[in-house]
Amino acid sequence: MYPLRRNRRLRTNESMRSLVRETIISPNDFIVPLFVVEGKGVKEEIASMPNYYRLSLDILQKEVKELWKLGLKSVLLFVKVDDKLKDNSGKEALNADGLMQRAIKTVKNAVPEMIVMTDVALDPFSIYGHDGIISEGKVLNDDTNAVLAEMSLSHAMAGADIVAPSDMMDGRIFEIRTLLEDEGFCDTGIMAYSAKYASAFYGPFRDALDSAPVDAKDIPKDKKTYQMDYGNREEAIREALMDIDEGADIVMVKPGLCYLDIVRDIKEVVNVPVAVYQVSGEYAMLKAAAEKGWLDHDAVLLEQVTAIKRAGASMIASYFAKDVAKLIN
Ligand SMILES: NCc1[nH]cc(CCC(=O)O)c1CC(=O)O
Ligand SMILES: [Mg+2]
Repeated sequence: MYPLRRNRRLRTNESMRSLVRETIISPNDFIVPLFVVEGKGVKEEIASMPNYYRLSLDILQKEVKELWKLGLKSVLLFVKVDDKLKDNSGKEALNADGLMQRAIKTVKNAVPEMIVMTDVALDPFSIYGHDGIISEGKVLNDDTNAVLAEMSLSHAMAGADIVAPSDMMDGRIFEIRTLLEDEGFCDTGIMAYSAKYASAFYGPFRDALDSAPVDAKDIPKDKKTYQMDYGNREEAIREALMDIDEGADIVMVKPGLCYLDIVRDIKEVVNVPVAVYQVSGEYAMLKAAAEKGWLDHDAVLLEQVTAIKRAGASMIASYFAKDVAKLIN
């Protein structure tokens, strides 16, 4: 009872506050998403993601060395695929000498201790901009899984530490785990995008990879038949538990800020690490507001990533990873 209890006593100064602070952010918490393109000396800024770039392999090599010096120890690779290589089967995704496979090797050669995670989904390879194979207006679940498993194997063979299926097909974790085990890749981990919502916050990412669903006859206009409905909570828990049963090492919630209730719900029922993806639209919102002088970029950023960790995230995939590492180092 007041005045015996005065909560302000533990807030009197920064030393006192740091003594009782429950959630502390470190570079160890972050996964750095990286966009890779063909070419030499390429560092193209993404229009809707200020200060974020598509990198060719030579620049990627320099970038990961810099990340490592900042204490950032894991990257998540995405590739922007040439239109000529796109089809409806994901054939290029299995190319042992494809851009992703070369990017994996580039990172591992530059910084062998860097954890290399890879995006596993068909959208960057799809002429239709969908995460699966399309037939008669539908995204085929099981046919897609077979390609995702082969794609994961190809990434593992190139040296990936963790494959990260972002597609939301049912049963793909089981198919991927089974193939990896059969082929001797028992140490390759799986980070499952388990509760991935059909979100409007992915817009800038689709600009970065030119991977938005195309507007054409008999092609689904959006990803709502596989990504989750944002009105749903219990379904997210079911998705996470199923992925763990199927062999996921880490489960992910995506996007971040609007979904922290889901992060907490999942955290309370699972016994594997929970990852959160602070997505491209979240990045764009803060950059835009800061550019206008309406928000204090660094202060808002630290508040946001701390909130994500406080909600239950063991790790955060974030385009702000480098900004955060520089701020707290
Ligand atoms: N498999 C696609 C994929 N993997 C990661 C993202 C979004 C990441 C972001 O917005 O930062 C997406 C976009 C989508 O589902 O359309
Ligand atoms: Mg699922």
